[in-house]
Amino acid sequence: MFDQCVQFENSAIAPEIASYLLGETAPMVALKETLSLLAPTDAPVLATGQTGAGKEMVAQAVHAASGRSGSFVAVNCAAIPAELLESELFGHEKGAFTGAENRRIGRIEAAAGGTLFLDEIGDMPDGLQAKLLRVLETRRITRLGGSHDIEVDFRLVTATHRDLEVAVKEGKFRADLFYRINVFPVQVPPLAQRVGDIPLLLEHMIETRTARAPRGGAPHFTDAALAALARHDWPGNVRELRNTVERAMVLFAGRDIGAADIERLLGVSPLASAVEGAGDAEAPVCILKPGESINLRRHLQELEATLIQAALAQADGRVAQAARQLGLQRTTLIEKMKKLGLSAARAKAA
Ligand SMILES: Nc1ncnc2c1ncn2[C@@H]1O[C@H](COP(=O)(O)OP(=O)(O)OP(=O)(O)O)[C@@H](O)[C@H]1O
Repeated sequence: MFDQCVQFENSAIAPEIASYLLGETAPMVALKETLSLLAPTDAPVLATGQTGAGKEMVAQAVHAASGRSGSFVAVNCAAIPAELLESELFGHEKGAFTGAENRRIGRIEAAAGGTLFLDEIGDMPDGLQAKLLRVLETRRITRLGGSHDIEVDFRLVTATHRDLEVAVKEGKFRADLFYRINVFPVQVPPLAQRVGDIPLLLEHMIETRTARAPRGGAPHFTDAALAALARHDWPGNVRELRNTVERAMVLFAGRDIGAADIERLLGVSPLASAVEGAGDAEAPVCILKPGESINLRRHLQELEATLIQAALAQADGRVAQAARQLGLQRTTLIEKMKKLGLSAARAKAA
């Protein structure tokens, strides 16, 4: 499809793309080569793929390799209530509506000179789809309550786990907007199709987590454990792998992990497994070896820190969203973060 293959010092993969997206299997190499070609252009990119496969990582990688000096601005269209999404995207003038006490710059304007990433674009309400289409055609926006147009230059990357062609056929997504955003469709392969990348991803995840929580040492995945990981179907993709590593770091710190341990680690919340397993013929994940003593208070604190870090990372450092996922008040989460010395910014970078 791409005849003029740009070479990046012996490789067709741009260094920024390589640093964001780990993976050496054929589907990942093909994806990274395609992204390296399209990143420096202005063309819109539509990333599709299963949840947790790495669509947002693709968007960040495209931005990093685009040479654009502005910001990377991400908006999850499914996470923001429909009635707030318009003002979030377009911003508003003072007094535009009840409660609009100050002028607010919207996310589209904030992405000027950079990249606007619209995640879950398939969930965008119909009226807003029409407004977005107009912005893409005119490259201009009007803040809510505003009287003049503002020119905006941004690169658009969108993502969805839905089949937008089906959504168009069913009348749930505007055909004209679909053709506008679908200039460069890229499919992020599910982890089950690239299990050969698991050891590399594991190594990277353990390395970054060990720097943060060095107590107890890193767990060691045996060959049998790696084989068991390769057999799993990974419905939650790389995110599920990351969560599995988070659990392993706490529950198997400094220990070997075998195939049987993997079966227990996968898809089970560490808290649920510890409780469900108590007094059961099935041993809980957190097994005490005979004669071994642990500091329960410290273990629980580490588990708490790990889960909070995981929620913050998934919420891209947004404390309110992480608090919702953990079933905590925002203020309670902030207090816990202070006590445990955790930072939202660091979780975002992890
Ligand atoms: N190729 C990769 N290399 C390293 N880390 C990755 C890779 N792909 C995904 N990840 C990590 O996996 C997690 C999920 O990735 P991401 O948020 O990009 O997925 P997504 O497809 O956008 O998910 P969703 O559809 O739920 O929004 C993130 O922590 C991300 O850092």
